[in-house]
Amino acid sequence: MTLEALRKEIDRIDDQLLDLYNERLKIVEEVGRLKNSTGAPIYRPEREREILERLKRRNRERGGLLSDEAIEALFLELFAVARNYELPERVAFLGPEASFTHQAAEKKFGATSAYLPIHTIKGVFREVAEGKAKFGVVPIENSFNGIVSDTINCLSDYDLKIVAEVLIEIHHVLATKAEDVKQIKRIYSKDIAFGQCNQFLEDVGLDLVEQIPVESTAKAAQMAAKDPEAAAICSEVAARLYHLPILFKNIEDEGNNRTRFFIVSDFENRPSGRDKTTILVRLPHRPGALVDFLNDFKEAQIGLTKIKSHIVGGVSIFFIEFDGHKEDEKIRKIFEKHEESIKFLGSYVKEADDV
Ligand SMILES: O=C(O)C(=O)C[C@]1(C(=O)O)C=C[C@@H](O)C=C1
Repeated sequence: MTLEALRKEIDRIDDQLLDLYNERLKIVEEVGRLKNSTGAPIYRPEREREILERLKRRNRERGGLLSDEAIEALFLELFAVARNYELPERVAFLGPEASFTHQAAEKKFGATSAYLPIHTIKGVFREVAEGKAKFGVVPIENSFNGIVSDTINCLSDYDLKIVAEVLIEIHHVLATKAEDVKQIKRIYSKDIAFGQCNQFLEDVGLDLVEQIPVESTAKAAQMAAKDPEAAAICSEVAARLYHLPILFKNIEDEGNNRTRFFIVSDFENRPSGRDKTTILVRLPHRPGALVDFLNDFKEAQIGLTKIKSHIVGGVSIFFIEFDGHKEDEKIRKIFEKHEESIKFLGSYVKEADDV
């Protein structure tokens, strides 16, 4: 046989192997579903060993060419692929546990998904980019504090897509093990949360009590749970997590404190019929560049829902959102025309107009 003919033979067998690997993975998927519904462990080394020994025996009986080591190497790799496949899709979020981002993640993925608290926004992006988590949940803007720069920087740097948005109403509670407000000697919270509850603290006579800022409201609940003379200003979930009784709910001075979150992943959504699209735009430095760009949206009758300027690495860019999906004819045309300037960040089901 010629080399070409031999290679054709190899290609034919590789095709069969590929189909068989996929067929195997289909069964593994079923096993994974079964295990995830009962909480059984994914990794079963004894079962892997049993398979290897059986295959080596069979290989020997049939006078196969593969060595024992080769069988081990090939099949151990296959088991690793299977285990990764069986793992439920992990969700990385800006932690710690019981943070408002955790709440947003649970709103989207339910209470039993595999969650991974990560301490920085960049860390969340990295987990998803490296395939350690399928989804990442990060805040993008808050009605009092505005846009979250770290999230925009990461959207600019990483090649992930926004696949959904979530809106959460931010409510604070005062939680404590103290029986009476008068017993409270110190309050733990995040610095901005103290500021959001000034009026309440004055009303209940806690305005002169020592305020101890910590890195998150979840941490505040954890600290207060260890000290019967302390209270925490935190979320309801954080109080529950640390078994801290809630004394007052909704203690923020102004209502309507909302935070919007993005869910990022490694794929793009298909159109749903009620989509919103987010892009970053870097325009040339010439008079009227922004006006000309926006005019194309006006002419195509595309409703802009947000435009914010932002500095990334010393360069001014625009964060822009509008109604519709990337695949809509009129949006495709604009993307073609401004290909050089636009970084597409995602088209996803519209949940909210604004925070
Ligand atoms: O049999 C199982 O329990 C599986 O999950 C399947 C499988 C395999 O690929 O054969 C994968 C992972 C386990 O460690 C053992 C075996």
